[in-house]
Order: sequence, then structure tokens, then C-alpha cells
Amino acid sequence: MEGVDHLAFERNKAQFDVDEMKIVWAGSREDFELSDRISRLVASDPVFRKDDRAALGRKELFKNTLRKAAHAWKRVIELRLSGEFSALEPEAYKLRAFVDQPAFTDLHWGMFVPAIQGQGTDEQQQKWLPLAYRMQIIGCYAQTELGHGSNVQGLETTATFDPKTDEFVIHSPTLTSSKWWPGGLGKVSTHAVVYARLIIDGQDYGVHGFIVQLRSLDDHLPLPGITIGDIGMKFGNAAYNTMDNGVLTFDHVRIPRNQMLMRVSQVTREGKYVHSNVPRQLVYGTMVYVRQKIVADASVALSRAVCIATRYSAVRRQFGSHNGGLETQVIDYKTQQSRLFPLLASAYAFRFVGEWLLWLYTDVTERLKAKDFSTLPEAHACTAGLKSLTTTATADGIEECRKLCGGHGYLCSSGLPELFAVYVPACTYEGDNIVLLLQVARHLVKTVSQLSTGNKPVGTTAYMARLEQLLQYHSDVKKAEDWLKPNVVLEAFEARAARMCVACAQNLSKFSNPEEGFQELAADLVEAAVAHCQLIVVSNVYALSLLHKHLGDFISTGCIDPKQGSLANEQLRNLYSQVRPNAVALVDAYNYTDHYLGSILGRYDGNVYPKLYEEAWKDPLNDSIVPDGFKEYIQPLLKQQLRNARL
Ligand SMILES: CCCCCCCC/C=C\CCCCCCCC(=O)SCCNC(=O)CCNC(=O)[C@H](O)C(C)(C)COP(=O)(O)OP(=O)(O)OC[C@H]1O[C@@H](n2cnc3c(N)ncnc32)[C@H](O)[C@@H]1OP(=O)(O)O
Ligand SMILES: Cc1cc2nc3c(=O)[nH]c(=O)nc-3n(C[C@H](O)[C@H](O)[C@H](O)COP(=O)(O)OP(=O)(O)OC[C@H]3O[C@@H](n4cnc5c(N)ncnc54)[C@H](O)[C@@H]3O)c2cc1C
Repeated sequence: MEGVDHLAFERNKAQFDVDEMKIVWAGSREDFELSDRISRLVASDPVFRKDDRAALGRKELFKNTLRKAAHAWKRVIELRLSGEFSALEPEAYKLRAFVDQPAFTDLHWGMFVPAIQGQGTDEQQQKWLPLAYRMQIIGCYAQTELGHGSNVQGLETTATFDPKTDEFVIHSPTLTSSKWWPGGLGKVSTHAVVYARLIIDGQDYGVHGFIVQLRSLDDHLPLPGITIGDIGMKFGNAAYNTMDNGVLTFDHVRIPRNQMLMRVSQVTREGKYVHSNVPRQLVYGTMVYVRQKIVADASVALSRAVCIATRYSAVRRQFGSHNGGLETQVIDYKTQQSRLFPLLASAYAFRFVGEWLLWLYTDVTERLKAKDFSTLPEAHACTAGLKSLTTTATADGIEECRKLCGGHGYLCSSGLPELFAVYVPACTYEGDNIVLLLQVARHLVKTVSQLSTGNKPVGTTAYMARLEQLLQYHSDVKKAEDWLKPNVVLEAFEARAARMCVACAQNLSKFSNPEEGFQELAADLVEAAVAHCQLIVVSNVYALSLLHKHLGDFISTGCIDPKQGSLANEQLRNLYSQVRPNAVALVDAYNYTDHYLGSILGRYDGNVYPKLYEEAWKDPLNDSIVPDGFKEYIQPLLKQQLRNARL
């Protein structure tokens, strides 16, 4: 019935203060109040309705997205929200909170602006950032090409310096050099940061960033030498098709020399290449920035799915009725808990590790300003590894939440199919997850190889300094509750990661050609990298469910024995019983509006069945009793069959 809270009985079981947890989840009271205010504004604004997306064609869907983005920008200005979040939060988050679907603004604010902030000189920032902040230009990040995405050093687009005119000539020499994938590029962006090979006097200096105007600011038509368009439909119905991922080729397009981003390296008027003594990898800085953002974004996406699946698991009853009594809530089945509660824990774990990663990223950014590059490898390994770990776990977790909701989880009105379709490319964009884990593995193997040189490992690899002890380690767990002690869990995870890493390093040393060895052992290296990244994220419930899932590693590396493994599993079951009465309250703490969740199964009031039934009739297929096509194709067949039968 309308207005009745069908989940009140669940909410009354909570053993903690939900309002306090809402502040913890939001990060601070002011962030909670602001995001609460925005989400309610959005829910009450008809421009931001989401329930019609599944029925729109691509052009309508895209036009609707532009309308939403424009309205969101107007609202951000009207409400003077611009700049209200902590200084680090670009406008993207405010717009993303309003628009809540992939849109060109993600890349304008999330990559184009950060690329200029990170790789532009002060003069270049003074010139371009005010235009971008006021959205007088709209930018994108054009790095990936048809032939290369992971291998940035393999990019083919060229930027050839012409000393006669003091310009760079941007050119696409081959079909595979076509820029391909950049979000916002296909139909909207007026400018791009283009990554191209810098060529001076026939010499190739590698990949650098260039600001290139793509379209006229008067009539939005492509400039001379520019061929540009959308790359076509992507996975899912609405999903990422609200974004114009584009294709772009250059035919000898000229730009002024001062449009090469020159914070990291410069080209003088005479055509001399100057590379200040900073790591060339600073040109990758924008990717590092977005990877750390993607970790926080993973906790948001996973928590949305977990919120839906938890509330619905408390509403859904199946089997277990005795003499006509109520059937059992599916959330009471241990199998449902063993699938759902680790995801609930993961959402919180990723939320907190995202905060830690933001601290690490902010710290490395400050150090870079002081030319201190000492933590750059750690920042790269952590952002790459945690982006990979959290996006894989989140994509798998959203799909698991769909399955936890049974048949109704497969309805668009559950919100889960759309959430999955929008989310899964996160395992690929900003770095394919395997390629990134191999980067982590490089860092770990290098750390182990340097131990003998007295190089003290720091940061997240500091545990490697205790290698001797960790190689002798065997857990002294005697009873299930021993697994509740954080140091007991941490030591097991440290020992597992250290042993897997050392095993790889030892096997690598058997190869005369290290690169060949690395390729041959890549699968083991990826597993060692995962073990290291899981160690970074580890928290109690999350940790024990991981330990149970990867029990083979822990036993084969000798860290624990089968008996201790079964004690961990016993403790896990005990934890599930402790989580159970708090489950609905823990997802209420995310403070998501029904509008934001976009899910009938995840409604705050749990009033699922009447709303599912009501929603079904809105489908356009139900506009007519007899569907189009029936009389044309099926009825003649039926009548023919009936005639045949009477003969
Ligand atoms: C809403 C606001 C928006 C914000 C975000 C909101 C949340 C998100 C939600 C929704 C919006 C998202 C929208 C989607 C956006 C998608 C955009 C894109 O996809 S943009 C393209 C991404 N492309 C890649 O990521 C390529 C991946 N490839 C690479 O990064 C490189 O090719 C790599 C690292 C694989 C190899 O690079 P090598 O070949 O130059 O380097 P090697 O030889 O492997 O290493 C040399 C040394 O450099 C270090 N290194 C490599 N990369 C580094 C880095 N980034 N930083 C520091 N050091 C690095 C290495 O550790 C190594 O160090 P030693 O020599 O061993 O000590
Ligand atoms: C939705 C979406 C949005 C995007 N937005 C942008 C954008 O705005 N700007 C932009 O520049 N790009 C963007 N991209 C492109 C994206 O960054 C690339 O697709 C991504 O970096 C992966 O590169 P790739 O496509 O070349 O994959 P590949 O590297 O070709 O991957 C194919 C397979 O090869 C494997 N592989 C590759 N190299 C190795 C290796 N050395 N060892 C082992 N296995 C390997 C991978 O693991 C994978 O299984 C976007 C992509 C998507 C899907």
C-alpha cells in the first residue's frame, strides 16, 4: 500500500545509528548535506527523469542527454554549487550527480581540464582553463586510436614541428592512427587534448599532449582537415549510448607551437626539444588522476547494486512456510548471505580505500610540485592496481546482485541491467585491468629485486621489509574468533602476497631474458599483483570472505592450514549473523533516493509487487491488445494451420 514502509520491521533491528553512518559514507556532514540536497533537487526535477531511457532511440536518447547536461549546468550555476565541494572536486561531480548517466561533461571535467591542469604551463593554464571552466569550449581526451589503446607508446598520430611557421602539423598517417573511443568527441567537443608523436627535424621524441580545436565555435562544423563522428552503438540499450564516443582523423592540421602542453617538456622557437629532468611518465598524469577517481566511483556503483539486492532480499519470501505462516525471507538463507554480505562489505571497503587513495594522490601531486618524484612509482602502482581490483569486483558484484534478485532482477525496472551495462566498461577504460595489474607486478618484482641492495621498501610494499619473517610465517589461529583480530588477518594477507611475489621473482630469475620471463609468467604475476592489491584493501568481513574465496593461495603458500581455513569460514558465518539484523540499515546509510536508484526492487518502502505490476503496463508493447505484426504474420499462419487440420 502507498505510504506504508514494508521494511520498517527490518529498520527497527539496526544496532547502530544510521544517520551517523550516513555522514561516514558521505565523508563529512557538509558533503552529506550537499549530496542530499542535490539528490532531492534532481529527484523532483522532471528534466532528470530516467524511466523513459529504455524506450528511446539513439538520437532521441542523445538529444535528451544534451538537454539534461545543459539544464544541470544551469542549475549548478543558479544554486551557486560551483566550487562548493572540496577544492579537489571538479564540476564533474556536481554535473554527474544531476545527470547520472555517461555524458560528454564527464570527459570535459574529468579528463580535458585535469590534463591542462597537470601538463599545461602556467601560461597555458591561464589561457585555457577559464574558457573550460565557463564551458565556452568543450573538451575531450583524445589518446586511444583504432590500432592502439593500451600501448600508449605505440600511438601513430604525428605532431611535426614546422620551424618556418612556428606550428605543429597534426596528422593521421594510417587508418589505425584514427583517434577512436574518446568520450564527447563524436558530436559535441569543440577541442581535444590530442596525444601524438612529437617529430622535430625527422626525429621522433615520443608521445606528447597537444590542445587542438576540432570544431568551429560559430557553427560547430568540423574545421578544415578534421574528419569526425560517432563510433556507433555500444553494449546495452541506453547505458553508454548517451555518450558520443568518437572517431577523429587529421589531414595535416596546423596548430600554434604554444598548444603543445609544455609543463613536462618543451619545444623552443628554434625547434629545440627540452626535457626538464622529470619522469616522462608525467605525461600519463591524467590517467592516474582518473584511476583514483574510478576507485571511489566503484564503491558508488557497487553500493547501488547492493542496496537494491539487500532491500529486495528482505522483501522477497520463498519456501519455508509452516502451517500457513509466512514464507522465509530470502535474506535469511545462508547462501544468499554468503553472496550478498561480502559485496556489502566490499562497497564500504572500496569507499574507504578510495578516500585513502585520494590522500595518496593528493600527496604525490604536492610532492611533484616540489620536484619530489619519490612516491610516483607507488602512486602509479596503487592507482593502477586498485582501479583494476575494484572495477573487476564491482562489475562482477553488480551481476551477482542481479542474480540475487532472481527473475525480477532481469527486468529493466530493477535498475540492475542498466547499472551493469553502464558500469562494465570500467574494467577496460582508463587502462585494461590486466595491463594495469602487470604494471603492479613490475613494481612488486622490482621491489623484491632491490631488497638485496638494502633499498628499504616503503608505502604499501613496506611489508616486504619483513620478508624473512613472512616466509617463515604460519598462522597461529586456534579458534574461529582468532580470525577477528585485525593483525591475525593482516599477517595472513601479507604472508600470502609476499610469498606469491617472491615465487614469481625466483621463477623470473631462471630466465636469461627477463622480458621473456615476464611474458611467460604473466598469469602468475597478475595473481601476485591481485594478492598485493587485496592486502591494501583488506578489512574484516571483506578480508575473511576474500580469504575463503582464495583459500587455495593461502594453503598452497603455507600461510595457513586447512583446519585454520575452515575456522575462518566458521567465523565468516558468525559475521554474517551479526550483519544480518543491520543489513537494511547499512544500505539505508548510502542515502540514495528512489530516483537515483531507479529500481522498483530497491524502493525505500519495499512496496515491490504493486509497483512491478503497475510498471509492466507502461511498456509500449501494451499500448495495443493485439500487437503490431500479429494480424500480418501470425494470424494467417494460424488460420492456415487450422484449415489444414480440418482437411
Ligand atoms: C565524473 C568526472 C570524471 C572523473 C571520473 C569519474 C569517475 C569515473 C566514472 C566515469 C567517467 C569515466 C569516463 C571514462 C574515461 C576513460 C578515458 C580513457 O580510457 S583515457 C585512455 C586510457 N588509456 C590507458 O589507460 C592506457 C593504458 N596504458 C598505459 O598507461 C601505458 O601504456 C602503460 C603504463 C601500460 C605502459 O606505458 P609505457 O610503455 O610508457 O611504460 P612501461 O615501459 O610499461 O614502464 C616504464 C616505466 O614507467 C612507469 N610508469 C608507467 N606508467 C606510469 C604512470 N602513469 N605514472 C608513473 N609511472 C608510470 C612504469 O612503472 C615503468 O617504471 P620502471 O621503469 O619499471 O621503474
Ligand atoms: C566506454 C569507453 C570509454 C572510453 N573513453 C576513452 C576516452 O575518453 N579517451 C581515450 O583516449 N580512450 C578512451 N577509451 C579507450 C580505452 O582507454 C581503451 O579501450 C583501453 O585503454 C584498453 O585499450 P585497448 O582497447 O587497446 O585494449 P587492448 O590492449 O587491445 O586489449 C585487448 C586484450 O589484450 C590484452 N593485452 C593487451 N596488452 C597486453 C599485454 N602487454 N599483456 C597481456 N595482455 C595484454 C588485454 O588484457 C585485453 O584482454 C574508452 C574505452 C571505452 C570502452
